[in-house]
Amino acid sequence: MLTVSHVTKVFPGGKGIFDVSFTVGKGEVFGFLGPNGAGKSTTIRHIMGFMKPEKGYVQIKGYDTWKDQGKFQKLVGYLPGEIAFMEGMTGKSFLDFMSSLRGGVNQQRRAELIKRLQFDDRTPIRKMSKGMKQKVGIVAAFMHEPEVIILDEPTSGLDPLMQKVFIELVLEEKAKGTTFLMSSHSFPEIERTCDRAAIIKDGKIIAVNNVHELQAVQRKLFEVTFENIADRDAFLSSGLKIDSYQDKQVRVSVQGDYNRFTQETAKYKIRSIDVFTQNLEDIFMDYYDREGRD
Ligand SMILES: Nc1ncnc2c1ncn2[C@@H]1O[C@H](COP(=O)(O)OP(=O)(O)OP(=O)(O)O)[C@@H](O)[C@H]1O
Repeated sequence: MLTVSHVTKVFPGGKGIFDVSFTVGKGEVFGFLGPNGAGKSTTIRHIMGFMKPEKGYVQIKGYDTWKDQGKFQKLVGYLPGEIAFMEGMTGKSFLDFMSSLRGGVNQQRRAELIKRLQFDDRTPIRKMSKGMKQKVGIVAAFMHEPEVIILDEPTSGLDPLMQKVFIELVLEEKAKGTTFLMSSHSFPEIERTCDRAAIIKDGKIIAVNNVHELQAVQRKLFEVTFENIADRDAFLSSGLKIDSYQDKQVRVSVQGDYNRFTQETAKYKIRSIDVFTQNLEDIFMDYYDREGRD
């Protein structure tokens, strides 16, 4: 459904994207992960046909997105990293404008999206918070029921409740066969929705992985606070991988097998447990360490 083939763009100064290639199949939700400045938005602008690749090409459903501009727009929904709204518009007038560009949309669908994302489309856009603007952009990307939806950091600015609504929307569309590409710098966001993810760093794709495979190598750090020191000492000699400890608090690193951890902690009086998830960079470092060992 989407093919990115050897796309290269070098900006003056040497930054850019280099030989970026991946494919996304019909009905697949594909994550595009990377730290700030890695090249996610630049790749997405090429996918949308807004930038001419120096080398390579992008195809959506067989259309070359640079050469066949205009021909594939109805097929695609797009949420940019930062939306440019025209002066003086309300949410409603912006969505009307976008609907007319799409040749009309199902008004019921549009109203349902607004209701689920809970915002007042009569508000002038200049008075909207970042999160509200993001919601308007999400409605614009979804309302014409496109076959492919491209989202650049879709949950930025959304509160946790709205992130959940957004994830539900993606999963519903996925069930209908819609294809997604969404960028993010957060692994937890990607792992809830995506089947596969590409990781981009310094403009180069460093890996394309099955998300579930990454989940399996993801380490979690549990900070366990015991009621008493004797329990803590017994726990320290349990054979679990201890990261550090102080007073009645122990940090344990767990990878994959949570059963041993829960069985062991169940033996003691626990005051509290906090959990810390590895950041993206660490997950990939671990993945490559493991690959190196295999
Ligand atoms: N028009 C441009 N001219 C020069 N350099 C650019 C231009 N656009 C992007 N860059 C540079 O290219 C690199 C990739 O930028 P890009 O916006 O694609 O990153 P990103 O992964 O989307 O980052 P973020 O998560 O911060 O949005 C950055 O170093 C950026 O400064």
